[in-house]
Amino acid sequence: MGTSGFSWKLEDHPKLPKGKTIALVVLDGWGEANPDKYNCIHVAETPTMDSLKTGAPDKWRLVRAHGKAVGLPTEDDMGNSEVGHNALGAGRIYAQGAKLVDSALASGKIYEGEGFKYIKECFDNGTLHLIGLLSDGGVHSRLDQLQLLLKGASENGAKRIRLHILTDGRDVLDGSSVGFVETIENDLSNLRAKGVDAQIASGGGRMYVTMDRYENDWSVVKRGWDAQVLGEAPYKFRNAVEAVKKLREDPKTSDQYLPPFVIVDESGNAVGPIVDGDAVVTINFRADRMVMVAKALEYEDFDKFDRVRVPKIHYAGMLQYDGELKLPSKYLVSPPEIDRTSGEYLVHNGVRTFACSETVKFGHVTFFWNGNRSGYFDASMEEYVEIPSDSGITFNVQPKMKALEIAEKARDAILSRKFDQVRVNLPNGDMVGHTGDIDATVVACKAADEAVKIILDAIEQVGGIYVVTADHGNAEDMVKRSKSGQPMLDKKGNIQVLTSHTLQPVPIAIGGPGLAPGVRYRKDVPDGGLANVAATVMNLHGFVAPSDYEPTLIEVVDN
Ligand SMILES: O=C(O)[C@@H](CO)OP(=O)(O)O
Ligand SMILES: [Mn+2]
Ligand SMILES: [Mn+2]
Repeated sequence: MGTSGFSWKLEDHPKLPKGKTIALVVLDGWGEANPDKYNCIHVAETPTMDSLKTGAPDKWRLVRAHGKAVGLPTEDDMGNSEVGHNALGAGRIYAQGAKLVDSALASGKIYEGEGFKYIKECFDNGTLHLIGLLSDGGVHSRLDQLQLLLKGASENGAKRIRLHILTDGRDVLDGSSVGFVETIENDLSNLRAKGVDAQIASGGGRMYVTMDRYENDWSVVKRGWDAQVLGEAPYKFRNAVEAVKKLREDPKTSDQYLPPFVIVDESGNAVGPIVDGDAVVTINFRADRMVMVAKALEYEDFDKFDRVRVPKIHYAGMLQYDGELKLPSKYLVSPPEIDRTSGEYLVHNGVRTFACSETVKFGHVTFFWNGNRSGYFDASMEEYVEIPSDSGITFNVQPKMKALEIAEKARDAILSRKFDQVRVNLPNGDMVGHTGDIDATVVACKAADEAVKIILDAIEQVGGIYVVTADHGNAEDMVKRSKSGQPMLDKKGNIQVLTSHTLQPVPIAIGGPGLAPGVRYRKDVPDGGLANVAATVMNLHGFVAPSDYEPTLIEVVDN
């Protein structure tokens, strides 16, 4: 860009002043839905969020947070944190991993790229291992993409394939793992009929095996390593359908938390440990929960746990998961090139930024916000604070999580006047919503609302501005519904609890004593989505957004 006259300098906004402290609050998993008893946000006492909605109608609105508005393939794709925070931070809509992988598979280009050529070098003498989330959730991976990759890899010469599956129950209904394993077993048996030695080698639940994030708990990744690489796990089965069914009964776990297991042959030997000369692909397109396992597979120097045996493999990610670390170095599909994010612009224009969340969402307001890039743009202008999350628990046990601590850090940052933008993610609605525990989710929503109040009070004290929004829905609907919106029951007559995100829009409220009197929402962006927020925030900092950003949501009228 340098040679084409590109400049980081943003133009001054013609009407809005600079120098106001802005609190930017993202309520994770906080959508807008009809009020009923499965809407935990409605059931919970949320006086602060309620007052934002009812107090200033021209400063509260809904924005789209799912499907095409955040770069996902279809309008049936629920929103998620990666695409949501990418859109919020980057101000533009990028075709996201899910869509890029779809295209690469459909055109066959995936098999012509460097990444595939690299793993293909192992096909003659080694095994191809595929590690990843087995569901059609579309947040981290998709079953149909795995099916196409299996077919394509075998057509391109893979003779021996081992799958290391992670069961879901978080982006899809709990219990659906059995059906997904049956489906993929059927595909593998078809491959075997064609002479490919293909089978499932290991498995485990996504929250307990492999898919930790932001270094919250390395033991999760270690459990996966032991099963996938070393072929060791506390549970051994002859086939994966039996494994999943049995482990759901005893030790009575959910799909998300299934313990690790390996598949063994008639002599009791693991059928697919990863050994020298093998190829490995992590099939998830989404970054956060693949970064840790990618480090374990790729880094020579690694001290997070004892890997015991480090096989010499050719490893590729479905995507490159971290653009700054270039991790992994080999990948099958190029990630979206998210550049010139609002964070980078604002730092270049003198906006001092503070960002904070607890571990499980820390990377959301930093890494995702900055276009899947780790680290600071300019350490002298930014401070990112991570509050350690509880680990080893499901969050319905501690539904308040660290909301209070996050709010207090934000309050202190605001009152210090050392920052122009104080950005937080409050995880409660989402993390507790994913447990499917409705009562706990109500407590979670109340805690998030209280945290918002603390931050808004601090903004009041410094004469600042607040922007309160969310990244996608979750807690506002906790039941699976029929097309007509009725709660659906299972065979026993119990409601089918929805642990996943939703397709709902999310609120965005602006206000505070520092907001110029004539600011209100425009009426001409009715379809506005999360990507419109970046330009809005740049305006509130006193700048005009770059011309290729999605339009601002606000206008300034003369009073
Ligand atoms: O926990 C996660 O990985 C996803 C759901 O799969 O949630 P979020 O997008 O809110 O991080
Ligand atoms: Mn989220
Ligand atoms: Mn979530």
